[in-house]
Amino acid sequence: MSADEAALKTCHERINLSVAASHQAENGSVTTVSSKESEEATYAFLPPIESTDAHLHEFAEAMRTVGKALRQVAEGKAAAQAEAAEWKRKYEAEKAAKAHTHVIKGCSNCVKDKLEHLASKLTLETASADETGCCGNHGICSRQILQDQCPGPNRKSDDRIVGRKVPFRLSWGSNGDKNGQHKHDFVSFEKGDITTAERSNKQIFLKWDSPPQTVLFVTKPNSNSVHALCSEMVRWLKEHNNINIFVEPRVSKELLIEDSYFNFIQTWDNDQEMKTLHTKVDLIVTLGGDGTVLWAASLFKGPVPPVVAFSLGSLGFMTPFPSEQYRECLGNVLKRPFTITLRSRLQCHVIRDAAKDEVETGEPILVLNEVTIDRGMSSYLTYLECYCDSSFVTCVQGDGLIISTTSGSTAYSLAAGGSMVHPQVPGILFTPICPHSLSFRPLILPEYVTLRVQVPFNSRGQAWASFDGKGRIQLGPGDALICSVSPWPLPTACLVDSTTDFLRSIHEGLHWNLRKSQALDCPA
Ligand SMILES: NC(=O)c1ccc[n+]([C@@H]2O[C@H](COP(=O)([O-])OP(=O)(O)OC[C@H]3O[C@@H](n4cnc5c(N)ncnc54)[C@H](O)[C@@H]3O)[C@@H](O)[C@H]2O)c1
Ligand SMILES: Nc1ncnc2c1ncn2[C@@H]1O[C@H](COP(=O)(O)OP(=O)(O)OP(=O)(O)O)[C@@H](O)[C@H]1O
Repeated sequence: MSADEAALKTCHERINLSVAASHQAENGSVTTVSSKESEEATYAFLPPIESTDAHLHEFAEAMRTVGKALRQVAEGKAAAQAEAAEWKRKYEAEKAAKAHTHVIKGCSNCVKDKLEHLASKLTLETASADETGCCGNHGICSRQILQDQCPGPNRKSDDRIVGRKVPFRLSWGSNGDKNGQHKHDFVSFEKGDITTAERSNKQIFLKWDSPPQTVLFVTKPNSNSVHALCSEMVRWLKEHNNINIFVEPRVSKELLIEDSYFNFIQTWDNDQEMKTLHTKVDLIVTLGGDGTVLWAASLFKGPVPPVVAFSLGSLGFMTPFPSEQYRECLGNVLKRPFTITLRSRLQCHVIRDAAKDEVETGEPILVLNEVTIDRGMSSYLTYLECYCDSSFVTCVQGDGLIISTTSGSTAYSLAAGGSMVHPQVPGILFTPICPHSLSFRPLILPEYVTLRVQVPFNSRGQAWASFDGKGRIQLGPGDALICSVSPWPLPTACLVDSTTDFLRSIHEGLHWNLRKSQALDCPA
């Protein structure tokens, strides 16, 4: 072996070491320093080549280029990870600051109750009421929500209108599984067994502790049939069940113009009053299509009372109740336990580049279907950098991105090629819109992650975010959108149960997998 060949062999070995170092860096354990060092080492081990052989020179040059490229990749990756970690830190700080403000503003009992309410959602088990009328440690009790309405000098005068909403209990149903298997702990340290029996095959039942007293109507505007049905249902609920009725300010005006009989109905005058509505309303009735359910959900920035959605639209994925049978349906829901689907919502924050160093104080925007980031009027591809917690996910180059709940999986995300997901599956859908790449398949991520979508500074165009198809917001270079699952789901009453209703919707609404059956006769 000549001297030059030996030098090149050493150089090759160093390059291999450099590759290994940069792979480590990619795994997050090594910073850019190591790759820089390895690149410098690569140069150090590339002795000046005296041979005049042009191939050897070429090879040495190629090795130097490889070393340099590896360094750039590792540096870029580490910078992105550091930036993502910084965003996450800021987001957590913002959340903590908000929680702190809440503690100062609210009464401490309320905050504690809210935390207990959240914790209780994690330990769902069929439980009977204890002596005090609470559901005990194993149910999901509505009392924690009731105590949002804490006493104090600043309570709204509108508390006079109706009493407190009635308590209810939520419990797991187990589809007739009576063998007690569902009582297993999720992880048993004593026996070392890991079981998922606790989590599967469950329906959630809602049982009123006493009959509901207050119903809020949310109705599709500009529809004579919806208006007529609303006034008929309000009369029926008042006369047969002595129910207090809330309607939106617009509907209140319409009903009062129609007949002074409706003097008893209540409404709200401003956002502040709207914010306390969840403490007074036992049940929400929606009259319209899916858009009306989305609208009803958007009225509540925190807890939402259970929704009974009557179908008066064309598709009605989330509206299982037939409006012609409203007496029977409402009668059942008011008097008997019923199954509900807890539809998760996403809370979204827009963080402007200009406000990067400040703690964001704006209210989150809650969506039931999805948040979409698209190219708006721009004719350029969107260019979006996406992170999941502190990990880089991908860059979206195309028409945009849909971050969807599982309820929204049958809406825009489906049209963009995303999978249909049962609304009780805990996940977040990550669906590109017309990606300019052959391999960008949609993803489903676990519900506990925080997603960040950032418009990079070198993006050619602006991006636009919209929330359940409404409220478009422009995102400029450096701006980011942060999304995570909200602790406040939308509970919707089921006509049969969560799965039956979902399958009925995809069969009847979308004609899913409809195909003529093959004839029996066939070639031998
Ligand atoms: N290409 C598309 O499919 C497309 C484009 C824009 C918006 N959308 C959807 O429209 C929603 C807004 O609905 P809208 O009623 O206010 O607007 P809209 O009146 O334009 O109706 C959109 C259609 O989507 C259906 N829809 C809404 N939510 C659904 C769900 N969860 N599952 C199945 N179908 C659903 C509605 O029934 C309606 O037929 C957005 O959240 C978005 O998901 C879809
Ligand atoms: N109470 C409300 N106030 C204001 N806007 C509403 C209200 N309810 C519904 N909308 C809006 O009206 C539009 C149509 O409503 P919806 O989707 O319920 O009816 P639809 O279009 O007839 O039903 P489908 O979508 O099933 O065909 C939606 O964009 C929705 O946001």
